[in-house]
Amino acid sequence: MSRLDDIPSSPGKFKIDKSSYFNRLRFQSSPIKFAFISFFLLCLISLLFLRSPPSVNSSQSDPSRRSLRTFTYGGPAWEKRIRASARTRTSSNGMTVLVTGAAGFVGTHVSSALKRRGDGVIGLDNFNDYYDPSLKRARQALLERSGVFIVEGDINDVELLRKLFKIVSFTHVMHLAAQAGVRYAMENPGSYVHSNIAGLVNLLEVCKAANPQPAIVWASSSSVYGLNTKVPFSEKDRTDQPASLYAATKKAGEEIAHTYNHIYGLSLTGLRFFTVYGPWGRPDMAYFFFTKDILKGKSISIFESANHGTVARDFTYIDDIVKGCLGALDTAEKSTGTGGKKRGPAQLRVFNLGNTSPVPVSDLVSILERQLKVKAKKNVIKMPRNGDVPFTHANISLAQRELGYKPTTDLQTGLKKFVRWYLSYYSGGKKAAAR
Ligand SMILES: O=C(O)[C@H]1O[C@H](OP(=O)(O)OP(=O)(O)OC[C@H]2O[C@@H](n3ccc(=O)[nH]c3=O)[C@H](O)[C@@H]2O)[C@H](O)[C@@H](O)[C@@H]1O
Repeated sequence: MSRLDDIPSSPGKFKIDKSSYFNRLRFQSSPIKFAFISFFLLCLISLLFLRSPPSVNSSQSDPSRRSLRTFTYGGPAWEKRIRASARTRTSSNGMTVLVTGAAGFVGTHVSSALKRRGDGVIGLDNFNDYYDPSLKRARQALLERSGVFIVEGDINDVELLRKLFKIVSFTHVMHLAAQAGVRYAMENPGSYVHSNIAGLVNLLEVCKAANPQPAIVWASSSSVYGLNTKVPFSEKDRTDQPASLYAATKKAGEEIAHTYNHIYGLSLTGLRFFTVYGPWGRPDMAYFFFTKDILKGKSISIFESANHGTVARDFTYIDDIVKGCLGALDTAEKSTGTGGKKRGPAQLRVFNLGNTSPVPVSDLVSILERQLKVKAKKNVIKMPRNGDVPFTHANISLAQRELGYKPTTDLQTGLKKFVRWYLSYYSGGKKAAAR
């Protein structure tokens, strides 16, 4: 069961006032009275169970914007699917990876790449509706066709995680489940704490207790560099001035990783992704909704920084990111703990995964205009104070050296692939993709 079910039902509100109600019902025979009371209590109990959570503003109070869902899992057929999906093709040195957030953008691509090369993969995803869940379902269908099963559940569900580790002895966890998006953190801060902090801790708790402990690679973010002005951003730079709550939760994740590595000997690698884009991407990201709005003839807002300065991003193509993720998994050393106890020092790493060539957002729009053959209705405005930073630029020499990471796709080439996918997916291809 999902932890989302743990909602206080405030039974105190349903006090029965015997004197005013029951006394008015003057039943003579006790069996009838008994039957009536039982029926009344039954109705009351059902009401308590069916009652929705205290109705504050639902999008504010519900940590992941999603409607309250219960996940059903378990049973021999379910376990059989998990075992089949976790099977490695290369029996010798294939890894068995739990990919959280597998129906997400990066999760889908990484799961598919792992499966393609013969590793065992189990996905986990809660399919929340932060953005159109039908896109997540289409990605799920895609993965299913390549033999990857996605378990539906939340990383906050400790019982489910324990169960998965009981069924499969995971060698690695690729932790990509998160509440993403920089600006949405002002709308729904609770969802960031729920997924990026509580969820991470739950996962690490289960990993630390697992025998053997898996090695963990997880998604941090370029946003941890916050308001830094020294470029390119290097892993050695300070990360103590986040500009958004999103960034702050990712930075907190890095500190939490340090703690679990230190106390329990978990091998942990954080990857700071730089504005990842590409086919099957996230509709909440600018390149995606710019494409949608340009095609619809709607105006788009292009942010500029103080004194009409350009806002730029080190946009990184998904295939390059996938190579970085696989490189991190392949070079991850084993965790050193057993039974929740550390037996020796374990690996702790952080890498930038960027493209190392920032592009102004206005240039991104020009490329889209050319590829879509539609002129955008541009509205240049001052960057709102909403958590955005004016620029990002990755120094990738560490990832190059340690992971063999070498991005090869420039924005023009990557956007061409994205646009091709977008047009086919949203013009009828969507249904075909989901089949
Ligand atoms: O690299 C990262 O760490 C982060 O990258 C993205 O965050 P962001 O770079 O802000 O990506 P977008 O939201 O797609 O914005 C891209 C650029 O477009 C600009 N923008 C956005 C929205 C808009 O209406 N207009 C506009 O000019 C932003 O200021 C930014 O410079 C992701 O959304 C985060 O989840 C991720 O962690």
